[in-house]
Amino acid sequence: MAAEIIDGKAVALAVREAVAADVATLERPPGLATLLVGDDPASAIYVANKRKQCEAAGMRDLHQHLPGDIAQDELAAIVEALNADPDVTGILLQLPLPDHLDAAPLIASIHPDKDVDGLTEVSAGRLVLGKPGLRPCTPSGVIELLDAYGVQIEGAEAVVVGRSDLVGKPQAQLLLARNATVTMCHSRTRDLPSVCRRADILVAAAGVPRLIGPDSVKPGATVIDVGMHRTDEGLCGDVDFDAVSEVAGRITPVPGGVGPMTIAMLLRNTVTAAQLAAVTA
Ligand SMILES: Nc1nc(=O)c2c([nH]1)NC[C@@H]1CN(c3ccc(C(=O)N[C@@H](CCC(=O)O)C(=O)O)cc3)C=[N+]21
Repeated sequence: MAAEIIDGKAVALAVREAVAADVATLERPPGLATLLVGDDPASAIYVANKRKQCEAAGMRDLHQHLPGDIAQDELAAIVEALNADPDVTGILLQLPLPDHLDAAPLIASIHPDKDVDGLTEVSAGRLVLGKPGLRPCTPSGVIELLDAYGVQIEGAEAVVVGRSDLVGKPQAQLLLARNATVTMCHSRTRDLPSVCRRADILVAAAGVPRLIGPDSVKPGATVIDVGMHRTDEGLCGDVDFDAVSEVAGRITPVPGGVGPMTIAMLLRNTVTAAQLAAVTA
């Protein structure tokens, strides 16, 4: 029997509607500062979508498009100014940056309560320690999808393939916080398919096109595909969708799965950042 398709577009729309309703209750609409450096075409499209959805949710769009040859210290000064500006609720530095820039110290300099990407050291520490804070958008979008489809996380065997700071590591922590039994796999994992076959919830975030085939999936499992690759035949993920659909119980498509959730959770985080700011004010 073919798997149920998890509709990320529909869940993302519902999240954005809930965010808009929350924004309407706030005294002042949150402001989201998106920083786009240079002219990478994919980044330009993502940032345009973020800005459009930010405004649609009733928030203030505080975008800055910066020249591709901006110096590291100039960009650092812009982040510092946004940190200090009470009109700025959230700061998003779109990645990747041009090669001459070092992203790590710039991300580290974002005020933790404005870190709507959830990528700073403080945000990572708050997640690990179970303290309130801003969680990375893509892995929290995955949790939202699981909840939207009634997938039981508590007690489930969850396998995360990929250990990036952006997705794999925070994904494992978020699943652990919900009382899943979490296994992390990576490029050195011995016999990846046999570990993946343990999973009730399999999150593929390795960045390898169609890495996960039907031999890696337990019948009935929920398969979440975080990968996104542009190939000659169009977009594909880390999961061989057609073949895995015949085995899985539920599966996310690419596009239309996790991708739309990433932006929706950015907006959700911006409201959370407004609430964090209100607590510390
Ligand atoms: N600071 C920072 N934060 C990010 O969150 C961040 C980033 N930098 N750099 C790039 C990646 C990538 N990313 C995506 C967002 C939305 C879709 C998305 O909406 N995808 C749609 C459309 C896909 C398409 O047609 O291109 C889908 O999967 O259905 C995908 C990918 C956010 N990123």
